[in-house]
Amino acid sequence: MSQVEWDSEEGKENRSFNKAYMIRMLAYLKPHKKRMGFIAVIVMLNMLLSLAEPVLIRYAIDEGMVNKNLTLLNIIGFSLLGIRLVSWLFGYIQIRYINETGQRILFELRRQLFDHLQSLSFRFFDGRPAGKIMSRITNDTNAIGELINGGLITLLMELTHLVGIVVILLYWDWKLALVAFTVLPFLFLMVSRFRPKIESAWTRSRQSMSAINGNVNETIQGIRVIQAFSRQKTNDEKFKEINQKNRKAFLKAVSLESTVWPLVELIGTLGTCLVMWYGSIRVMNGDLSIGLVSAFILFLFRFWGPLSSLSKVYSQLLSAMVSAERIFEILDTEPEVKDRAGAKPLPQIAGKVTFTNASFRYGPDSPDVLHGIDFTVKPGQRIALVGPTGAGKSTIVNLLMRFYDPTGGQIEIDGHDLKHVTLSSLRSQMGIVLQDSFIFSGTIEENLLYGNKHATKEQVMDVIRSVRIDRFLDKMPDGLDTQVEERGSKLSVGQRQLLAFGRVLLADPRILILDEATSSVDTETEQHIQEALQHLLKGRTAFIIAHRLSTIRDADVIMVIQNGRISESGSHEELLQTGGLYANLYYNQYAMQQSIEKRATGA
Ligand SMILES: Nc1ncnc2c1ncn2[C@@H]1O[C@H](COP(=O)(O)OP(=O)(O)OP(=O)(O)O)[C@@H](O)[C@H]1O
Repeated sequence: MSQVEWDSEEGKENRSFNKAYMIRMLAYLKPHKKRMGFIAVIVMLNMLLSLAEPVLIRYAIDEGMVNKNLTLLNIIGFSLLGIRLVSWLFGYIQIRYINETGQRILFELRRQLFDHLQSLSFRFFDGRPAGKIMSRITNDTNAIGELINGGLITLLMELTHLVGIVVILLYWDWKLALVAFTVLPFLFLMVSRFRPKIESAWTRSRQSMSAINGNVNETIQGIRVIQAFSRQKTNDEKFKEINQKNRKAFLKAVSLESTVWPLVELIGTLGTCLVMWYGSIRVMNGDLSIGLVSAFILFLFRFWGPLSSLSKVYSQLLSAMVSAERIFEILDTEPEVKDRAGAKPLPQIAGKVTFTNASFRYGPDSPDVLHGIDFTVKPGQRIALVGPTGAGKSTIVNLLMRFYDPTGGQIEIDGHDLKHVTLSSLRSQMGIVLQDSFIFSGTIEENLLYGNKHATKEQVMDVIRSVRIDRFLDKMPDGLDTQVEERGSKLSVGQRQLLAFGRVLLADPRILILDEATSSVDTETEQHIQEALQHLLKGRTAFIIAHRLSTIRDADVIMVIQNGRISESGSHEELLQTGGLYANLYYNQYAMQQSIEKRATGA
């Protein structure tokens, strides 16, 4: 599905009943068959009890009151009381059990979604706003939960109730029953005209809620930039617009509902009046008893309610259908990068990397960002990738990590084509440190152990010393147990980067990728990291992307990437001799550095 489809959910406003989705949703009930069976029995018993009430009242009037039979009236009175007590108990059991089942299903659905989301490829997230994905996990699963918790019970109870009432009324007096049912066509007309409108309004309300989520999420993520640019006012306006959309859609839905349902009840009351009028004539003619007509009317009061509840359940069902579609869309999205059939675990690697005529584009319709990339890296070599912004350096390492598969050519590690090895065996031997390191909420120690939870205290302390985490750790009141908030917001960018360094070194990867990894630490710390790397990188392959060329001078091979192609390749000295782009960039940076230093020393 394209981003456009994901964003524009307009087409889903007038969803109709979809049998395939219904079957798929019902499949979630399967593991709870026994529970559902038990609930169904309780619902049926409750329905029978409820039907018994008007029947008892009929006898109370016709036999008890008319014949002045006080004993019978006492028995019926106590029976009515007993019925209420038992149905209260049944109601309690029913609500408890259905909610328990509903929650179990929701739990499973959310678990599946979360699990699946984590397996989806980068391309899925590239084009989808995080807030909207979140909305699917929360709002849409809730819509399904509401259907199970409220809708299914109503459906079962009211449907059996209606059938029970129709059977009894027709059995008692079919002519009177038909008089009552004359209003039914008007009811159906009314409901079928308004239901799609109500449904659309609710869908719009949910869509705008999802837009609100997306907007709030983006605002929180970008709060620094927002405040730095003083964009609050403009953002307020934008938020006001979507907030208003939500309010309007909600009010529209509520106002339609509050217009339609009283009208439904009015038409129902008309039916009851007709029965009262025709029933009274027949009572006066001695054709029917007062008890029967009274019980008839009591039944009718119980008839119109379930009818409107049922149409509400239908609306609920259609909403759940839209939500189910969105949820199944995610669940049905296959991760683009995944273990192929017959994929084998990558054995312990030495670290030889070969790109053969590799090309890549981010979208099926976008242009190639890498063209015919060819190179071989020997185990233990240190490769630097340099070049202008947007040239394709990060894309090369993304392919090496198999975050994406190349669209042409192939990539091998120690002669194993990456497409034929399992993802976990590949990634467990690779480590990556990015410029903007993601730190998770938890303690500093938990973050360090992220890629290797079995590391010993000694290993942790070693890494802490080698990447100079100790320099800031000593100042933290709780040391390793210091809690860093979400995204490590309590730490400086450089501290986060050092932590990311420690994390990856503890995971002990065979191939290390540093994508602008030292750009946010001071030169002294960088010096320490470089020293630590000398030792740590022995026997491991490293890819280093850096704009600060002084940091990659002693790389074994420097590859210059330009417009998705390798334009130059060689050692620092070789490239300087060639006098190409690298030499240009290097001398420019060197000259700039010199002039900064001169200015700093006042020379
Ligand atoms: N997720 C993405 N979806 C679509 N296009 C992308 C994506 N990521 C990168 N690109 C495009 O691919 C090209 C190469 O990007 P890449 O990030 O590899 O460049 P880079 O050399 O690492 O740049 P920089 O030095 O700025 O990090 C750019 O034109 C960029 O616009």
